[in-house]
Amino acid sequence: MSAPLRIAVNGAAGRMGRRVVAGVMADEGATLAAALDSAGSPHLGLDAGDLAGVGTAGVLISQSIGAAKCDAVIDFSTPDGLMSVLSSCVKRDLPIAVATTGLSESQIDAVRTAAETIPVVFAPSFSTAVNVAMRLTALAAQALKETPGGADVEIIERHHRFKEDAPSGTALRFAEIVRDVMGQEDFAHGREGRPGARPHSEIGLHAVREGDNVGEHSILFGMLGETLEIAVRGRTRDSYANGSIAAARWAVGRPPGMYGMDEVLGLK
Ligand SMILES: NC(=O)C1=CN([C@@H]2O[C@H](COP(=O)(O)OP(=O)(O)OC[C@H]3O[C@@H](n4cnc5c(N)ncnc54)[C@H](OP(=O)(O)O)[C@@H]3O)[C@@H](O)[C@H]2O)C=CC1
Ligand SMILES: O=C(O)C1=N[C@H](C(=O)O)C[C@H](O)C1
Repeated sequence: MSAPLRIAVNGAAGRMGRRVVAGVMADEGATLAAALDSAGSPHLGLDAGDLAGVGTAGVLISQSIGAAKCDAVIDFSTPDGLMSVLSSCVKRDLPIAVATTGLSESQIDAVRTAAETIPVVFAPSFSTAVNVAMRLTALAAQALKETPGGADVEIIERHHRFKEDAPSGTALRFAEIVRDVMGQEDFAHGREGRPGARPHSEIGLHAVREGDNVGEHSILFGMLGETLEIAVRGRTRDSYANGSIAAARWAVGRPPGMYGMDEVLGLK
């Protein structure tokens, strides 16, 4: 039997980080190597497993990865948190699964640069269902590209009230997938006033924030007479957490590069 995979979690005190800590502790083939959070976190010094509600891990929440013995990093933090752990990964030659969304163009460039020297799995959603829905969306876009009368694409995402970025990284990825096939020029973020008749040349994006919703996405292809809707609904955060652990495991030993969840899941 091979040695357990030593995983460091960045953003370990957050909503997702706690579920990743729980997932690693429940995984017989993995062990928690480090649990990192922000310099100002009130959780620094607490046991990561106790904080996640799954029993003592023997790993305290700390500010940096330091010299912790580690095989891979999983990041569910903030754009700044990602930038900081990314440079540690490059220095230490560690693969990373990047989950954080809401990155600026320059931060995405920094991820691409890191991927020149380490394996990076970069996915706005580590959920299996979402990644399968992405393939279905590409198929639908191709099939409806030339449909008589045209197809209007609208993307609706629903998330919890605490989410800081909008639209979700996943909704943006769905929009890019459609645009790359159908060629729309604009993304319309919500509508108000009197925007006039809807042109086919835009994709509508709508961000709903409500309660504790862990994430839902609907992609509508509206035609004259019928609508195709592809919908995917998360029920717990564990779908994302478990996907990120699978991605970290998959990344270990790969050559440097920018990989996606479709490669991890064998969808590509
Ligand atoms: N790709 C995917 O499958 C998914 C991606 N996400 C994304 O993951 C990210 C985190 O989501 P969520 O867990 O809900 O958010 P939370 O706000 O609950 O957690 C983020 C954590 O990161 C910490 N943090 C802030 N700054 C740093 C830093 N410099 N270094 C290390 N840690 C830091 C925060 O600490 P503090 O509170 O002290 O600031 C907090 O504990 C979001 O971008 C979200 O969109 C979420 C779910 C699925
Ligand atoms: O913040 C969240 O919760 C989520 N964020 C990701 C995104 O922005 O796409 C993925 C998931 O939908 C949950």
